[in-house]
Amino acid sequence: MVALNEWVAQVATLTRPDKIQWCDGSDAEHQALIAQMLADGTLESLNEATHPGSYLHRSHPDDVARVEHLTFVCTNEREDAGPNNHWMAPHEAHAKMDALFEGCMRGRTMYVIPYCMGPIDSPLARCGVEITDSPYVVANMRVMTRMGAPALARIEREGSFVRGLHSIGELDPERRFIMHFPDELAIKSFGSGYGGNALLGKKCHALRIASHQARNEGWLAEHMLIVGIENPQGETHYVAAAFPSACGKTNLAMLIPPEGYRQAGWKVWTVGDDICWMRPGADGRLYAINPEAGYFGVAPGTSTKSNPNALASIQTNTIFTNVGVTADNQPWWEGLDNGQTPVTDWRGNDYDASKGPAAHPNSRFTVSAKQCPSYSPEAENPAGVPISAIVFGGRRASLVPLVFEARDWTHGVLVGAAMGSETTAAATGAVGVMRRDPMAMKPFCGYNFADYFAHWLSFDDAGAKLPKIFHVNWFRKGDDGKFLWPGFGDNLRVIEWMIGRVKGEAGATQTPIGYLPKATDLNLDGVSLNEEAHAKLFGFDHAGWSAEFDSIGEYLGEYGPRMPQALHDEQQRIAAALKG
Ligand SMILES: Nc1nc2c(ncn2[C@@H]2O[C@H](COP(=O)(O)OP(=O)(O)OP(=O)(O)O)[C@@H](O)[C@H]2O)c(=O)[nH]1
Ligand SMILES: O=C([O-])CC(=O)C(=O)O
Ligand SMILES: [Mn+2]
Repeated sequence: MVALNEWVAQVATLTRPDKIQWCDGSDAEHQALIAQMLADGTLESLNEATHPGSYLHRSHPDDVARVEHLTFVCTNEREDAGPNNHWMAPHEAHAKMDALFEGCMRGRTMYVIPYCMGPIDSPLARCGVEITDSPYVVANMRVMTRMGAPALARIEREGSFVRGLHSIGELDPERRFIMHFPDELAIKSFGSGYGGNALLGKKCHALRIASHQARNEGWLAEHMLIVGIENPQGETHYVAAAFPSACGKTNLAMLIPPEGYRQAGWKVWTVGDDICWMRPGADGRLYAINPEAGYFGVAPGTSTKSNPNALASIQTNTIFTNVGVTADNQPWWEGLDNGQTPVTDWRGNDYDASKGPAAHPNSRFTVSAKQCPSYSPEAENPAGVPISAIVFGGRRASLVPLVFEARDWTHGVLVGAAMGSETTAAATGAVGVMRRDPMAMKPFCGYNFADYFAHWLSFDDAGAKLPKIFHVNWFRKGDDGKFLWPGFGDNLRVIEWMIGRVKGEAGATQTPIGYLPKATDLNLDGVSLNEEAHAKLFGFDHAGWSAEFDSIGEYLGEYGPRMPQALHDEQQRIAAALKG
């Protein structure tokens, strides 16, 4: 294909690699890359008896998370990127990046990775090509995307693809930028080898660039898990949920039903754990695919109690990044309940508890979705799965109850737009700081949030059969600073209530912020909650919400006249009801 070959040649002229390797995704290619990375220390082997085919990668200690302050959206007009993005004019950004890329691959191999986001035969799928000088990126892209020959064939057929150029450069935090050019379907990423900055199919393509494409083409690209909930009657409802980074998407996507539910015949099917592309089908419902083929999941906290499906998935053929290691060379992280202890920390030093955790808080595993015991066969369906409910949620230690339902689509869009959450280790910077993170897309929406909300509102047209919208908070804390809700498997109780609402069967009480269940509207058999937990998980704090709505009003105002009037109206209506 001329356009692709020309671009590859141009990049080679700029970056001066010693060698160019077109990746076909084959086993032989993969084995050769692994051998090379073991030889040069990029990967270390792990205990082959307990973790066959698995490896450890230790990244540079200053390169362990996404870098939101170095991530830019480069549109012609600053306003099109919006106050939610860092912006640079495209010509300036290209000049800056091309200067960094100049000669950066001397002495290295340049890998050309054709990939497809989504089932290869799906009309909802989109393709891209990533050029990188990192074999670690190649190995991860092979797990996270449909990479190689079939993707290249689709690219040749379609002609259009996202161009991602990546180099680890010198891994110098002072020479690190992640730039997006939505109008050119292009990405330039320099100076980081970390997942969200370097695996360009993921956040850069499937969220920032795709959100832009989705707006133009009438679909949605979202930071959402997709999970199928099968009830004892064999009926499956698909739920899509947006929680910010490290706030529980992987856990909810792989949920194991509590004891009583399992016995009754409830089953949970994982379609995706991080990204959801959806668009209206002929019947007016939203149909969703998971554009990814693997999981790049948070390791710490993954245990037989919290997420047995994830743990089962990562026993073989897994790349671990920045975890600790035990005496017999098994991967280890805080929260792992296998009776082992670490001897080496994520930096490769002798483990010393006084010097911090053995695994970095944002250490991750990379594994094929097919290794997950709950992997849904529908995840490969090119038509996607119909979505019954959309869930928004964040980490809110105070105010926000366990669950509530939006009155209608417009109210639901406001609920998403008003989302707040405490920051986590997934991005560099302070942890635990409450910020607005609309629809969990603050770091990922490739255009002005005001336009994004307008796009969301536009789905409510004649003939649409839209999902109901809910908000959850698994992270409400008591006066003792502990979580009040058991979470994890028990979250199915909340989902069951949502499905009951979708079917018009479950009860709720109307409040100014939406419909709240009473504790008796949920199945809480086997859960013990004290009085404080009951009050805070199911109660409604009138004065607290009134203050929250003033702050939401201020936040919407930051977007100026581009903010849809319908959201202002909705916010004002609720604020007035709360004051009344
Ligand atoms: N208290 C509580 N913690 C939870 C629950 N579900 C997940 N977590 C915690 O959330 C953190 C990680 O959540 P993940 O599911 O890996 O995060 P994610 O949303 O997939 O994140 P990204 O991959 O960064 O987008 C871990 O610390 C978990 O222990 C829950 O129901 N209750
Ligand atoms: O992008 C990453 O590196 C991991 C991720 O899912 C997130 O941060 O939301
Ligand atoms: Mn994510």
